[in-house]
Amino acid sequence: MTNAKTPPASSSSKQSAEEYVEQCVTPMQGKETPCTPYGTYEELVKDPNVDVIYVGTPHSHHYQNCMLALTNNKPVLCEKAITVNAAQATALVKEAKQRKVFFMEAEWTRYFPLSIAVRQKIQQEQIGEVVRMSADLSTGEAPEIYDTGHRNVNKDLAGGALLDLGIYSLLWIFQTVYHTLPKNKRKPPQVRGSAMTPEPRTGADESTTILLEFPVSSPTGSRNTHAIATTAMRVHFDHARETESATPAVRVQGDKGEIQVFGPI
Ligand SMILES: NC(=O)C1=CN([C@@H]2O[C@H](COP(=O)(O)OP(=O)(O)OC[C@H]3O[C@@H](n4cnc5c(N)ncnc54)[C@H](OP(=O)(O)O)[C@@H]3O)[C@@H](O)[C@H]2O)C=CC1
Ligand SMILES: O=C1OC[C@@H](O)[C@H](O)[C@H]1O
Repeated sequence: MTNAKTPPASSSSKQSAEEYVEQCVTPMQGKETPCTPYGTYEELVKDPNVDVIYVGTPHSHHYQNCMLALTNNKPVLCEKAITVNAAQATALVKEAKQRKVFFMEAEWTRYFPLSIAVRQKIQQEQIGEVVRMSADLSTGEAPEIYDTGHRNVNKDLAGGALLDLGIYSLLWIFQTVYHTLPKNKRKPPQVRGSAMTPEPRTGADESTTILLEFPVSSPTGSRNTHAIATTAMRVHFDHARETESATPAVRVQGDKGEIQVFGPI
């Protein structure tokens, strides 16, 4: 990106902001483009030279960080998972709309050329009507590799597989069977079932499975669609991928064909 400078902030201390500037920003943009190390987020959002805020904190803090920026009329790009529940996300969207301020979740995989190509193939009816689909992002890293304070397993930081990884599985489901429909035809899914395995030490989910039923199928809406989102730490989306035949991480099954996407998604 040209003509952009990065004024950072630190939730913990001015010192860590200074270290960030020294180690990450100055080597990239040079000393001639100075970068202000702020000690608090409040100072950052009050700076009239700051054009946009990127929120990259643990999930537990997204709501408060985004609300602070939005109420100071700063556009926000927030890391996934945007919030820890729907009520928080709704409140942020309402705030952004009222103020006419840009607000977006940084769900990068939605913008991959692959994602765009898959959505187009469905819309062009290349696999017919989507009847069923599944999507999995599972890392095969046992949760015990993390200290119990780590954001991946710490419930106070909204840790767990669903918010960290499962949102990618859900993104694949929504972008293929929901966002491929025209806005006026989209109907939210019903959760028909779910299962969760708690991480033994912290109770955060180490494995989550969700069964969704979309009342309107894509692309023509002639039936319903079943969708299964899975995510797990202890097992992998494709253990045999390097040695044997690969297993698709995403299957979109239409009545005339199937699209398979190989992970990680
Ligand atoms: N899109 C993608 O591919 C990826 C997205 N992510 C997302 O980015 C976000 C951050 O993840 P990650 O960088 O691994 O997180 P970290 O645990 O590294 O935390 C990031 C920053 O948040 C602040 N922070 C950490 N812990 C706390 C706390 N307990 N209370 C308040 N602030 C805290 C710290 O800032 P400071 O030092 O200033 O105090 C820290 O540098 C998450 O939403 C995650 O899901 C993560 C990896 C990849
Ligand atoms: O978004 C992510 O992608 C990569 C993972 O390793 C990380 O935990 C997650 O936050």
